[in-house]
Amino acid sequence: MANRAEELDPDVCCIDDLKSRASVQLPQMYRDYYNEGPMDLLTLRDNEAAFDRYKIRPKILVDVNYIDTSSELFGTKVSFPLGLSPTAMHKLAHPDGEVATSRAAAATGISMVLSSYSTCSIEDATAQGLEIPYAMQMCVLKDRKITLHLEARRGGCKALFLSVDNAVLGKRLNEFRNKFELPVDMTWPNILSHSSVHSDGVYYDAGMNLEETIPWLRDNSNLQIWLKGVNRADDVQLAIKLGLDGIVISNHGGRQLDGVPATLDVLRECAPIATGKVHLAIDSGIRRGSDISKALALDASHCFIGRAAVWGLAKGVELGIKILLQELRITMALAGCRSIKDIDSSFLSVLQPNGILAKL
Ligand SMILES: Cc1cc2nc3c(=O)[nH]c(=O)nc-3n(C[C@H](O)[C@H](O)[C@H](O)COP(=O)(O)O)c2cc1C
Ligand SMILES: CCCCCCC(=O)C(=O)O
Repeated sequence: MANRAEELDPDVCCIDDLKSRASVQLPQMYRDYYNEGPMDLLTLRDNEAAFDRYKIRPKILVDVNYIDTSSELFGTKVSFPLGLSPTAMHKLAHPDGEVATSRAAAATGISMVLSSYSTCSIEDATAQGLEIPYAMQMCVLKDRKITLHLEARRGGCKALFLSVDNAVLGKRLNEFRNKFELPVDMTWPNILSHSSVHSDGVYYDAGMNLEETIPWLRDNSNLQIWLKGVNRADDVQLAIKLGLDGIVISNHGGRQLDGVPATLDVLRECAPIATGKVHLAIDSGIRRGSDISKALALDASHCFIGRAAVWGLAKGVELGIKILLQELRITMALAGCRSIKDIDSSFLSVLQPNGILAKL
């Protein structure tokens, strides 16, 4: 059958299978670090549940013999509008670390954002993919020289993603309970080549403010600057005022402040302000190709995955990405969308608490 032509692994048919595989393979301390979040995990669960509240309204009798999922990010073509969010320390899950993840992004033609806390150098990771768009996530660290050092080693990246939701780390109970610690030989080559893991300078600058930081970054970089971790309409307006190139609506996958709303709901609120003024992307809770289509219908131009890629390190990151692409293609065919630009808000309704479907 046409939809089944692209054979996947029968043991891992969806991202949930990938999660199960990774979860039995990883030591509990790292499994819980990846899978969980802070306090009661309210936001983590709501991120996923929000995708279920939005319902797809298929258009009938559209010729879907040919489906084009291609899109672009930072002016570079990608096979579909998905990228890898920055996630720290891939070597905890696989000895090849970010080089393995990057290889999978390159093989499938999608974008990748590297974490400041990557366990491979930016240069080694980006050497895997000459044609895909890379970006580097950065936190403003207490020692601005280390922050700049990180930027300087950008290795062909097209953008900087400034994380703005981590003045401190969220209270993750699993890390206390499991007495989380890093292997003694773990390094962060992109921030620590001239500093020690024990130096206070490598931790976040909780006093950072955008009015001062963005001009400082512009003076020191000619890359696009995106904000990652925006959750309010007034902060979207501030980002536009400061001339940011893009925004990622993100709550860090429900790993920082527990109790913030699902990113899909925040996207719905913020998209009317952002559209046409600043690029708008989303992450947190994406587990299926249909989730991607819902975010696009709410006016995101790009989606990112965090945990799904990390789970892939146990069984195959490429497999995880292919699963999402296959599901997006099937969703588009069944919904009557021939290309990414066909996906708009007319394809979604939202299920209200009274059980009635409402148009957006
Ligand atoms: C294990 C792990 C490590 C992460 N490390 C970082 C990081 O170093 N910098 C950052 O900005 N976000 C980090 N994030 C957040 C991701 O970039 C992303 O926002 C989140 O994972 C998206 O949600 P999802 O996991 O539900 O897809 C991390 C997430 C996970 C799961
Ligand atoms: C001091 C190392 C901190 C790495 C934090 C990575 C991250 O953002 C996460 O969500 O975990």
